[in-house]
Amino acid sequence: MTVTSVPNATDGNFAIMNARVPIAVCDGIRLRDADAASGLATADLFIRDGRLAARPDTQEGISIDAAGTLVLPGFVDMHVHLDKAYTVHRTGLPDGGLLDAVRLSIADAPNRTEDDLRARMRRSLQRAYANGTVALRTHLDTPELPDQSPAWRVFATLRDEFGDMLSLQAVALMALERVDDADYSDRCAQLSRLGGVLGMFVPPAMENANRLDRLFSLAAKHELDVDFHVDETLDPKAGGLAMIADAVQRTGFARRVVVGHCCSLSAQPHDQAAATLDLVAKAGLHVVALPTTNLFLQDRGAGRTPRLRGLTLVKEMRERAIPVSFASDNICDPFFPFGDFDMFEIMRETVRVAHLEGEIGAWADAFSRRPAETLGLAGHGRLAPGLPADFVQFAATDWIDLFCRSRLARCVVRNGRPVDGAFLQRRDIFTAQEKA
Ligand SMILES: Nc1ccnc(=O)[nH]1
Repeated sequence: MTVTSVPNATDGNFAIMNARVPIAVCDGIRLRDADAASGLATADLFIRDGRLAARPDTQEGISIDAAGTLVLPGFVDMHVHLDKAYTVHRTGLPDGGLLDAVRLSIADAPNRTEDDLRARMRRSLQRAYANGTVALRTHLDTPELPDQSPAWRVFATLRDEFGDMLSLQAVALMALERVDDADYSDRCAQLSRLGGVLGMFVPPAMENANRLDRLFSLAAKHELDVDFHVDETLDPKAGGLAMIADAVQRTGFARRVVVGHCCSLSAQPHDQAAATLDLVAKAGLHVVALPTTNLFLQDRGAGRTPRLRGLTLVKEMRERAIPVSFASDNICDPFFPFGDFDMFEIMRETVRVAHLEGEIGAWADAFSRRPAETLGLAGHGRLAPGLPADFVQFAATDWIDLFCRSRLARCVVRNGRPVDGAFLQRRDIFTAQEKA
């Protein structure tokens, strides 16, 4: 495919005409030819000094004809595990599900020296950036005090190194039993100084109301948001999610609470799941669904075909206005041995697994705007005048076209400049379609 370079398009005064954009991720951009069924509209994107602008500059600028190609805002990947990424070659694959992966991961932990972590975490961030992600939240296993954690030390240096490229947040992931430790309050204090988020892995069917109460009271005292791994199991008895929602209401915890996975909902009778979802909505929890890891780890067993897929009840959540995002989770590690920190891949998989094909326009925010709001990053995840011109242009003109071809050209644009290659223009798109 020929990619045409656009002379002077980086001079900071130009326009991308006739882009097709999801209405759900646009604010203050003039839209035309809006289509309610697809949730798409046509827009001209004006770029000045690396930012989106409401109007073209008065001077004559360069204009690029996007010819109806899709433009999505830069992706926000709100749940990954940078400290484990690219370890699967040394850990091997799990025979069983989640707890088997945890076992392999713990066995590999002594290999995670600072040099090892730095190399793998940097590679991860480079892939995320190249694929069009603008912000990312990572969990970091933190069995020790955060001040003594090599992963946190490496994270701090990489946050500086990638400062202009990626907005980064980190969560100290620890098991729920840690709450009983005498140094738990110190842990929270250190984490707060590091600007981190309190993470909790609630092992399947190990939820405990007293521990949750203590967790929320200390999180409130140390001004920490909380981000859970919960009910990552098909055991219908796992009810950690409902217990978290109850604990938030009981303790009056007012800071942001994210719940990840929530797979057991998919195995519960309708009324039980619906009652939990009502509680989740009332407690104001934010959900992140992680379909690729669930496909890999749920209903997994040697020599048998998986029957159940573990995706949480995202449509029923949305019906209740619960904020739902999707994210990458594990990449090339024993929890998921594939992946490329590519939120477009997550979008493509999710549309298929969750049957979103008839309502993609309504869900388009779940990979950018929604997670940005959940992470408190209002400057990301939208196309709006005044925000950095961070977006991804695809050589496709509607949703079906976008998700049909696995070899699909994209142009990642940051601060108005293509990161690699050039903007896709009419001739690129039609050449690609004819060849396909
Ligand atoms: N799904 C996961 C659970 C716990 N730790 C991970 O890295 N991933």
